[in-house]
Amino acid sequence: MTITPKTIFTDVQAIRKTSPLVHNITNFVVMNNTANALLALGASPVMAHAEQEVADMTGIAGALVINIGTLSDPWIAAMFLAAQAASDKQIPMVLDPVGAGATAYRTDTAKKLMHQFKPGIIRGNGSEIMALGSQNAVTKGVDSASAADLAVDTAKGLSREHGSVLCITGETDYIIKTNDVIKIKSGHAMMPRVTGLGCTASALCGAFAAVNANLVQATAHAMAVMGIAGEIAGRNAAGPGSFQVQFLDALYRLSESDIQQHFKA
Ligand SMILES: Nc1ncnc2c1ncn2[C@@H]1O[C@H](COP(=O)(O)OP(=O)(O)OP(=O)(O)O)[C@@H](O)[C@H]1O
Ligand SMILES: Cc1ncsc1CCO
Ligand SMILES: [Mg+2]
Repeated sequence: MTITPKTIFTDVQAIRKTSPLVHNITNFVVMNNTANALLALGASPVMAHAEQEVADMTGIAGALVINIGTLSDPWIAAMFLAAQAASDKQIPMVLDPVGAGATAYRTDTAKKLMHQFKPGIIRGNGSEIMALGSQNAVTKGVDSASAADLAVDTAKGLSREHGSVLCITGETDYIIKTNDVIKIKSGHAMMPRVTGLGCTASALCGAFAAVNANLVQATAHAMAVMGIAGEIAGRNAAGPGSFQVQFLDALYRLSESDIQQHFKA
């Protein structure tokens, strides 16, 4: 699979043109950041988690993003209902197993969603992805305790077992389908100092999956755009506060020449 500035920008233009609805069941911490990132990119976000409406909402969406960041039993029930609707209607689903490996509740919930629904895309940091495999990885709350490269073999196994595209983020991002690995090296060291940029990465996977049925390419494009917007934001940011604002502006303004300048595979 070849990822080029041209393939990346083609999907960005498709998102800007069609503004796909992305249904997010996500956490309290990042709802606002991820909705703003999707809007800045050109997609149309909705956050909805009531059991009474999630199946209907997923049914009209271009993609479903399930993020277990602040889970509780009623939310988990809603996640299963939405995932079933996505599965029935062949709507692409992204799973973000936030904090898997930190508590059994998170690890078990993420594993059940993965085993039952085989999400098109699963994105997490190194220790979250390791926790989805057989390793007893430990996650430091929601922050990774392991480098992304340590999770590559686990991700290959999970992809072979479930058919999902696995995405491990960190300084280098790895996009994995069975035994094939794409690396994306664009990014900025300030990114892990802003809460929820991993959640934003997963939400952007939803937007790209809504316009590109090739989920390997969609995931790689989403990670490239994250990294490129991060590099542009990092140029002028004084710290994590202004970085967040600059990141949204960079997503909104992203041009083909920005991509050519900053894309590092
Ligand atoms: N050291 C780094 N240098 C460059 N980019 C990074 C670095 N660490 C993370 N990133 C980028 O930050 C984004 C979020 O990835 P990260 O692995 O931090 O997610 P996460 O741990 O799930 O975050 P969160 O839980 O806060 O949502 C990705 O786009 C990734 O490429
Ligand atoms: C900090 C935090 N805690 C639960 S979810 C979340 C957002 C980053 O994953
Ligand atoms: Mg995360």
